[in-house]
Amino acid sequence: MQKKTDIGLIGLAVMGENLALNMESRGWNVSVYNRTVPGIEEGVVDRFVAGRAKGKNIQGYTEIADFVASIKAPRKIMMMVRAGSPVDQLMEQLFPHLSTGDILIDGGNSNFEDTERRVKLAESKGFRFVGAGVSGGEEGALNGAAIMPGGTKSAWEEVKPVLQSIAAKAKDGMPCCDWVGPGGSGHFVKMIHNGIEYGDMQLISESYWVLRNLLGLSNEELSKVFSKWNEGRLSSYLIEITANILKHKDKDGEYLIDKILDTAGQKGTGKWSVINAMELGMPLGLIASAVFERSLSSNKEVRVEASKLFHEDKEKSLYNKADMIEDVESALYASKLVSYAQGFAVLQKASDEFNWDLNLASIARMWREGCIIRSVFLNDIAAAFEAEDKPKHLLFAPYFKAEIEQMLFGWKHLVSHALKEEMPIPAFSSALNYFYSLTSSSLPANMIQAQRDYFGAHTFERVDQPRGEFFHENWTGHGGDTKSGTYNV
Ligand SMILES: NC(=O)C1=CN([C@@H]2O[C@H](COP(=O)(O)OP(=O)(O)OC[C@H]3O[C@@H](n4cnc5c(N)ncnc54)[C@H](OP(=O)(O)O)[C@@H]3O)[C@@H](O)[C@H]2O)C=CC1
Ligand SMILES: O=C(CO)[C@H](O)[C@H](O)COP(=O)(O)O
Repeated sequence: MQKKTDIGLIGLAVMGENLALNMESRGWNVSVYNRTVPGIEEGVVDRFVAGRAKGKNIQGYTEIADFVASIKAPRKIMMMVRAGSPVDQLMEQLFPHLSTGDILIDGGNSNFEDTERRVKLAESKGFRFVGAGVSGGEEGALNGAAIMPGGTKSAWEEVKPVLQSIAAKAKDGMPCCDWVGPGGSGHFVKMIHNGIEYGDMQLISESYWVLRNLLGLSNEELSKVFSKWNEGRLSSYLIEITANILKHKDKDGEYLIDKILDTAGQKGTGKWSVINAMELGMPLGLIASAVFERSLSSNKEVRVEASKLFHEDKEKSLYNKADMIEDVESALYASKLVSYAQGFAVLQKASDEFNWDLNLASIARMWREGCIIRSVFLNDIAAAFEAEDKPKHLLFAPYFKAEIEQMLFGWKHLVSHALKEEMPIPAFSSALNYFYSLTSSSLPANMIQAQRDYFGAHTFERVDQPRGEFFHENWTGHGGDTKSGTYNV
């Protein structure tokens, strides 16, 4: 009879395998399970147990009943499988073998609404459910990830020792894992993390493209620029790997980046971020432009055709190298700031709407290490949200206000030069437009209101009357007095 293990892990793909090894390396005994699909998916558990897990305190199972029985009660079982219906299927398979109080942890990139539903379902059966967003890719899973758990609160004290032990540690020693809130809040926070990841990646790509095409920098020179940026205020994992990618050579000695097809994939979390921001009535324009740009990039055939129809060969202006590099750095930093401000504002709105009581400073702290968007800049964000006078908007925090003021000149310059040269910079320009709109006490929305009222009697508020009073004008002289209902969705 084998000793009961501390935790079970289901799903031995890239994330699951590495998380199991990470748990074991922190002193936990782990049971692992992967499904067997005859003729398609066989021998996954055996290969892992005889390979990377050999000699370690990891027990492999191919029968779900044996797997569940091998874990100490109340059981902690982490699922690291493809998001969507596989999680529901697995839960149905697990339920008959669980005991009251057992805890299921979903570490995949599940949609937060699915998690809300699963928390209720598991609780209705006497079990507990934690939706824990995990970020850090393969390396983070093995050496320390950022983990964002939410769901059944009573499960936290029991899963905390394991989850915090496998989480990355910030420079001040804090684990990048803390309780987020009830229901699907952990997966909502992970979703916004991924949306921000999309935004950061798009901004970095635009920086690379502008420097490559307007200044003609070589891959080696570009790599040096990114390495230098990584020593300053932009220091982050994504900037660091960009510097490495740019100098990476293929087997034939050529730069690999030049051989990668320019069509970006996406697995859904960026799109969900935008859909949910829209549902909450919140602007998330930078991430939306990053999602749409991935979609446009994937339509390569149309782009190739359009490029032949519309682009003429023309002379490019000459730019001062040092100045333009500095402008791109300003645009990148300021736009990134806008993206985080938008993302955190969506988190705050979701927190209010769903009664999650999210702690924005704690979320920023959790993202400082382990995850894909880790950066030094998250310390400044945490500090801004922790200030006694908590800012209404991240850009109102005195530190960031001063930063934006310093960056604005270069940011504007870069956007205008790049657009003049017909360089696509959707994220840089979206951020700048957002900044201009945000900082405009007057916008042309009066015209939109007038048009809505003109054609559909949708009513408007007036500058010379108290807020909340709605008026309708008989614009044509032959319209009626009947108004459309005044509501916003
Ligand atoms: N890769 C990454 O960098 C990150 C991934 N994630 C998330 O972690 C989860 C795992 O990701 P990853 O390791 O990349 O692998 P995948 O997303 O490719 O998921 C593969 C795993 O899911 C299992 N699976 C698929 N369908 C079913 C099913 N119907 N029933 C049971 N198991 C099933 C697979 O089993 P089988 O081997 O039998 O096919 C395999 O173990 C996903 O939700 C992903 O979004 C989170 C952070 C980072
Ligand atoms: O969760 C992650 C990191 O935090 C994944 O790497 C992310 O899902 C990748 O997303 P996409 O495939 O949509 O670019």
